Amino acid sequence: MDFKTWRHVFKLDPVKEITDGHLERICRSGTDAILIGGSDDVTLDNVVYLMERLQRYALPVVLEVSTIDSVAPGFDYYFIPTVLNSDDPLWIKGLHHRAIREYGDILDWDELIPEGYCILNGDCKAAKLTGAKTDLTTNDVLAYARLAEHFFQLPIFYMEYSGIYGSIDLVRKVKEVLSETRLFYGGGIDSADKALAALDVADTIVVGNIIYENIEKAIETVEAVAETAD
Ligand SMILES: CC(C)=CCC/C(C)=C/CC/C(C)=C/CC/C(C)=C/CC/C(C)=C/CC/C(C)=C/CC/C(C)=C/COP(=O)(O)OP(=O)(O)O
Ligand SMILES: O=P(O)(O)OC[C@@H](O)CO
Ligand SMILES: [Mg+2]
Repeated sequence: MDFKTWRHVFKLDPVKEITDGHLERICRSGTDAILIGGSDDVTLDNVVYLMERLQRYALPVVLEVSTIDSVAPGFDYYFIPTVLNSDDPLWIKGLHHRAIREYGDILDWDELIPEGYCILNGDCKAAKLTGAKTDLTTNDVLAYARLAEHFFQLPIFYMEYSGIYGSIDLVRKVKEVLSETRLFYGGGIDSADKALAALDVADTIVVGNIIYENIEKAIETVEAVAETAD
């Protein structure tokens, strides 16, 4: 159940509808884990509804926390984003401070996994919400990765291209400067080829939107990854 071994993860958005049949295919696909997360309209009700539907499947389920009001107990892990390329302290440590001030005495710290986000698609909702500076040079991104590993000692550095397929060359360069911190890549993976190319340079790939657009293509991404393990 160690997230450090995960290679392929599906990200389900609690705001989007998914049929029981599609959910079953996702959960029985051989993916390593399910991440529940989204950047707007996430509520306690839609998180709990999705979580309950996932309980029958034997795979790790993680809540990627985007608002404190939508946190439900019972997840295997809670991934906590901190947006390194936002200049607004709210999204770097402000909401986190508020949450810890409120719940610090009862938190199980082993379940909380901080993620250093570097948002690279300026048009995605998460970029707009957090005011992320996405007009970055290669050196900027490498510096965020080094900051994550050597300064903040974050277990995950997440290159977030949500909605578009990013620069695999840049992901490769980031991977070369990380050693302890796991590199997550997410954005625009909608085929076996894109999954394999991204996994070739990242530790873990995250597949989201295509689940809702073309379930066959979504399943192909995990089948391709499974074949590389044979
Ligand atoms: C009941 C119980 C167990 C209580 C304890 C509570 C608990 C576990 C507290 C944790 C402590 C803690 C430190 C919490 C932090 C709280 C918090 C709100 C942090 C802020 C997180 C953050 C920076 C959010 C910004 C948005 C973001 C980066 C979201 C990540 C997910 C993401 C990018 C999804 C993609 O969204 P999507 O909707 O698909 O967007 P696109 O359309 O653009 O693709
Ligand atoms: O939805 P897509 O573009 O697959 O991106 C996955 C994930 O990184 C979104 O947070
Ligand atoms: Mg999305």
